[in-house]
Parts: sequence; C-alpha cells; structure tokens
Amino acid sequence: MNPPGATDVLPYDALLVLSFGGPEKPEDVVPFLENVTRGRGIPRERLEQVGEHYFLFGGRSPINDQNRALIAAVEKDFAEQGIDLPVYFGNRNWDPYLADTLATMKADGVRRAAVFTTSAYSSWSSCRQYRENLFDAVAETPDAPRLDKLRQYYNHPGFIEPVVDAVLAALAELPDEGDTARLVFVTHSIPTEMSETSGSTDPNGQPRGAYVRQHRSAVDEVARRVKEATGRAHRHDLVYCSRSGAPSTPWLEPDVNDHLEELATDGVGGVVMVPIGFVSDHMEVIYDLDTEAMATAERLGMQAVRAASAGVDPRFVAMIRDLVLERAAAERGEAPERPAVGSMPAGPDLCGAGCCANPRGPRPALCGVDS
Ligand SMILES: CC1=C(CCC(=O)O)c2cc3nc(cc4[nH]c(cc5[nH]c(cc1n2)c(C)c5CCC(=O)O)c(CCC(=O)O)c4C)C(CCC(=O)O)=C3C
Ligand SMILES: [Fe+2]
Repeated sequence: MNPPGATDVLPYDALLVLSFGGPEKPEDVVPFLENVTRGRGIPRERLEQVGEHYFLFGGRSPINDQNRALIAAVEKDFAEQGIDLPVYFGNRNWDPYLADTLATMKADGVRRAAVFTTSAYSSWSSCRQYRENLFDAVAETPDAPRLDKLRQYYNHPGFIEPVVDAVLAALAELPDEGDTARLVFVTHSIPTEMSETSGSTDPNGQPRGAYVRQHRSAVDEVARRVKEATGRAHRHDLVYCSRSGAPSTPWLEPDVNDHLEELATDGVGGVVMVPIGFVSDHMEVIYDLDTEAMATAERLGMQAVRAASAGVDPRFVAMIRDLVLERAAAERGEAPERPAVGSMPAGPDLCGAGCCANPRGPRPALCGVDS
C-alpha cells in the first residue's frame, strides 16, 4: 500500500457517508415512515406495526447515532493515516437529508466526493435506489460536486473479518450448545422479483439474482472461516427478516421466525443469529432479531445468541479508507489491488447498464456505466 499522504486521495476532496436515516423522536416516526413508503403500496396495517417497533424504543432509531459514531471513527482513522479528507453525512429518508448535505458540501467548496453507502449488497433497494437519490440530489443542486459511489463491499475482508469474530464470540456464549449450534444468517427480505433483477449480467454472461448470490458468498466465506477457527463444521442457513409489502407479493423466504420453528422441530438446541445483511445494529436488528426472533427462540426453548454487526470495528473502518484509496487510485489511472474474499470477484466501480432495475420502471441514476 502507498505511504499515506495528502495526494493519495486525489481526485477526491471529500467523503460522503450516505445512509437510510431514521427517526430520532416520537414525532418523527410517522413522517419518516411516510418518506420511506411514499408511492410504495405498503399496507397501512404494516406501517402501524413498524411504527410500534420505533415507539417501543422511544421513537428513536439507533441508526443515525451509529452513523455518527462510524463517521467519528473514520475521521480519526483518516487523521491517523495523514488523510486530509472531510467526511459528510447524508440520509435518503431523514435528517440530515442528502440534498441538504450536498448543498453544504457545495458551499464548502467540495468539487468531487467519494460516496460510501451503509448498504453492502446489490439490489434496487440496497444499491440502485441510493444511486437514484444521488441523481435527484445532484439534479436539484446547481453546480453540485461530482459524486462517485464506492463499490459494494459484502465480500471485502474488512466486512467479513469482523463478522467471523462476532460469530466466534457468540458461539463462546453458548456453552451447552456451542459444538452443535446452528448458524442462522439473517438479511433483509426483498420482493422475489427485485431479487431476480438484482445486479447485472457481467461480461461472462453471469446471471442476475446478485442479491442472493452475494449473500451466499458472504455466508459461505464466514462459515468456512469459523470452521477453520473452531475445527467444527456448523450447519448454516440464509434466512430473511423484515418482510413488508402486500401479503400477495412474494418476498424472499424463509422468515427467520418460521426457520427457528423448523429448527426446533429438528431438535436443534442452540442458534447463533448473524445479521449478515446489516452493517450496524439498527432497527431491523434490535427489533426483528433481538426482540421478535429472540422471543421466538425462547418460546421454542432454544438457546440463542445474536452475533454483533460490523459497527465501528477498526477493520470495517479501515475498509472504508481502503475503498476510498482504491477508487482514488483507479480514477488517477492506476491499477489498485481490489481485495475480495469468497466466491465472487470484487464488484465494479460503475454499476452495469440496467443494473438492479427499479421495479416501478426506469429512473435516472448516478454512478453507472449508462449514467
Ligand atoms: C434491502 C433493504 C435494506 C438493507 C440495505 C440498506 O440498508 O439500505 C433495508 C434497510 C433499512 N430499512 C429501514 C427501514 C424501513 N424499510 C422499509 C421498507 C422496505 N425496506 C426494503 C428493503 C431494505 N431495507 C424494502 C424492499 C421495503 C419495502 C418498501 C420499498 O419498496 O422501499 C420501511 C417501511 C416499513 C416496512 O414496510 O417495513 C422502513 C421503516 C432501515 C432503517 C432502520 C432504522 O431506523 O434503524 C434500514 C437501514
Ligand atoms: Fe427497509
């Protein structure tokens, strides 16, 4: 790796951390849900349920605090590495809104920023929707800074390694079942149609369905490393949480709670739930896993421990730095190393044409080969 220095980050003069956003007080909850679901046809009943999840935690999502902590860790890491790059925070669905942040960046004189999203996998929800929102924000900001979204990082060692250690720590908390415990990897469900159109066909004609393929790659790599560390091959599964939408629309299954029922029927006594689809312990993790799925496990008489998410693990923080330096080098015409582990290669800097199609029809998006 290059010795750190100010020139390393050229052509960038800022980093933007782009996330989902969440409410911070009870009065925020309903307007936040309206922002998220505008025009999405989510049944009112589901929205009331999800509102209750937030009210259970005082109307405050942990996600913004977690992102502020991540940004503080990145700022500290940049300072230690001699990287002189201001870090900005913008959200798709709540304050600080992306468009406001972009206006601030412009006023500060930012010309070209790398964009890190808190979403590791490919699908319309987890990648292209962020790119559409970047397009919209730039379109409404005259002379907006140029924005380069960093590649998806579900297979970056800086994401995988903290998850492996989290699984090992969780197994150690299951003294009676640690040898036979099942690893239950959990991610966000999405409509099966969105899953099928996720990713793009690559030059080798690889099929779509990137969302599930990427998760399987990450899951198998974590399980392989856990086996290497413990000498035991834990059986493992990929299951889903947080299904939304109309009941008549098929979403990825099985749901984590149904899966726990099945495992209990099979006589499994202990599980480690691994939130492989999430980079921090936001609402899906603290409600859907820690509250709901934990209650299911308890009712079934199973021992269950939830593994930690990457959060502010120093390796995850260093990954963000590496992704910025990698992309900066590529933009300078160099050929940087592109770390990737598991069965999938490092993803492209620019998304392919028609990548992760919007189920509601095409909308312009930044950061693709066809942008
Ligand atoms: C793939 C995926 C991720 C992971 C990638 C990423 O991180 O982006 C994610 C993250 C998140 N989703 C979140 C919250 C919500 N998602 C909803 C609705 C939906 N999510 C979907 C997918 C995803 N969502 C989909 C297909 C819908 C249906 C509506 C639509 O087609 O868009 C709804 C509406 C109510 C409901 O129906 O559940 C809420 C409130 C929060 C904030 C949590 C907090 O506050 O801590 C976060 C991080
Ligand atoms: Fe969501």
